Amino acid sequence: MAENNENALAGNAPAKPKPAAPGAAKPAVPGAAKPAAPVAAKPEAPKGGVYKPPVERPDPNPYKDSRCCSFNAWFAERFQVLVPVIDYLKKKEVPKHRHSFWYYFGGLTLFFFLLQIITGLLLLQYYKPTEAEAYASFVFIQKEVSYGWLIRQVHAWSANLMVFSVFIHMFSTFFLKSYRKPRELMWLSGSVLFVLTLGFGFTGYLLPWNEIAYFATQVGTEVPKVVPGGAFFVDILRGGEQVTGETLTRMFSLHVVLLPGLLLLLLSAHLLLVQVFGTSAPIGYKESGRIKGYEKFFPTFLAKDAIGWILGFVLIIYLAVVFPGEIGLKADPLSPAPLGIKPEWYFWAQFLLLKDFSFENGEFYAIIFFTVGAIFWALVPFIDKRASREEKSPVFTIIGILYLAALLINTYRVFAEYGL
Ligand code: HEM
Ligand code: HEM
Repeated sequence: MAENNENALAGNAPAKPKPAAPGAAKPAVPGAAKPAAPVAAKPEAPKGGVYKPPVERPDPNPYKDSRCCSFNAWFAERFQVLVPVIDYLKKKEVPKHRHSFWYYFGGLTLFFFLLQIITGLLLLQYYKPTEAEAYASFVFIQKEVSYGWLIRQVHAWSANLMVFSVFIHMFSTFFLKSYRKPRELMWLSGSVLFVLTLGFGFTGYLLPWNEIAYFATQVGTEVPKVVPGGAFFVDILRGGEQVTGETLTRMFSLHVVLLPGLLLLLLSAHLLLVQVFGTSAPIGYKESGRIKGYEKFFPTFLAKDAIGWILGFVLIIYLAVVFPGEIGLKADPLSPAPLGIKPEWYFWAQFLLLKDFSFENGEFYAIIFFTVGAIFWALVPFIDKRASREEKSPVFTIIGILYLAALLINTYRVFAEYGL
């Protein structure tokens, strides 16, 4: 297998400094002064004939006599526990080959998510999640708050780019077969991250409480009703029969509490696995000498990542300024739905699938068809046994091409019929 961190897995990882034996602490770094010698604990006199060994506790301040002068020594004294992690990151390497470009999209998705957190928290200062105030607060952010329009546009555009880049990340890791052993859990955690990202898009869409978002959510939340038990789920999501202010509050709490919590949890696991396994290389690349060398993760790969982030940020600012999203009319549940209601672009393929299955019980079969396809996709690492044996698996490449083609063609068909 062509992983860069075989060494780490094989035990060549930077030697962990042994934790100081309790009561006998050593300076963590050269240059730090020797800690004071611990006072030898006196053996207690046996009570009632039973000998109890003295409890050995670490010195609460092993560095009290330290006179360290360099920042590194100062830092290492205080964050001794992080020293092996930093050493590991310094040694971590990423393989270079002709597909290296695709390995920047995970980091880019992460960047857009961080931007979402920052702009989302700023929007929260003025946004009010109630039927009476949501639209007004949204217009207020756009028109009155200093740079409010920019923050809102950045949030909306970065949401689109986050979804776009997670699609690229998912398909590139699929085609490069990065999901193969031992990274199955990275793919599984990624699949949940993907669903959560789409959940963010869906719940955020209603928050401005404008006409288009209102009716799109009305249509979108109708869909699960066709499967058994679906109506119950829809009732909980909507907080009633229809999309109302109750739904808005629920979408809001999902958007700013539950989804961020879950995503952060899953993302931590995903990123931890990235560190544990390092970056993979396509099947057979190492054996056939197609790895053009290795570059240090820190700072080389990270610096290149940062260039991608800066380009992403420049693109967002450009889109926010040149193509600002419209405010639209306030949602009026009593008015008729405008023509051509459609969801956000990342749901177009599923939207068209429902339309294509327009025969009796068609929507039910469309959901079954879609769910089976999604479960198969999520379980690919366990099904594609050849890839896990480091053998090429063209059948799965073809399956990936079919999924991608269906997605692109259906998305294009909605665009051709409804426009943007
Ligand atoms: C912790 C992170 C986040 C917070 C606190 C947050 C907060 C908010 C708030 C307060 C709004 C309403 C203001 C408005 O409509 O402009 C909003 C809207 C929205 N959010 Fe988020 N958000 C977060 C993350 C995300 C993520 C990760 C996505 C998508 C991937 C996303 C997508 C959206 C969308 C599409 C809107 C509607 C934008 C519009 O049309 O103006 N948000 N968010
Ligand atoms: C919020 C969404 C996500 C974030 C922020 C994220 C972040 C990352 C990062 C930073 C990396 C390491 C760099 C790289 O290889 O690109 C990575 C690797 C990986 N991700 Fe994700 N990811 C996300 C979603 C997904 C999804 C949806 C999948 C697949 C279903 C996935 C599967 C993987 C795999 C298999 C790797 C290992 C790549 C390799 O070493 O070859 N991730 N992810």
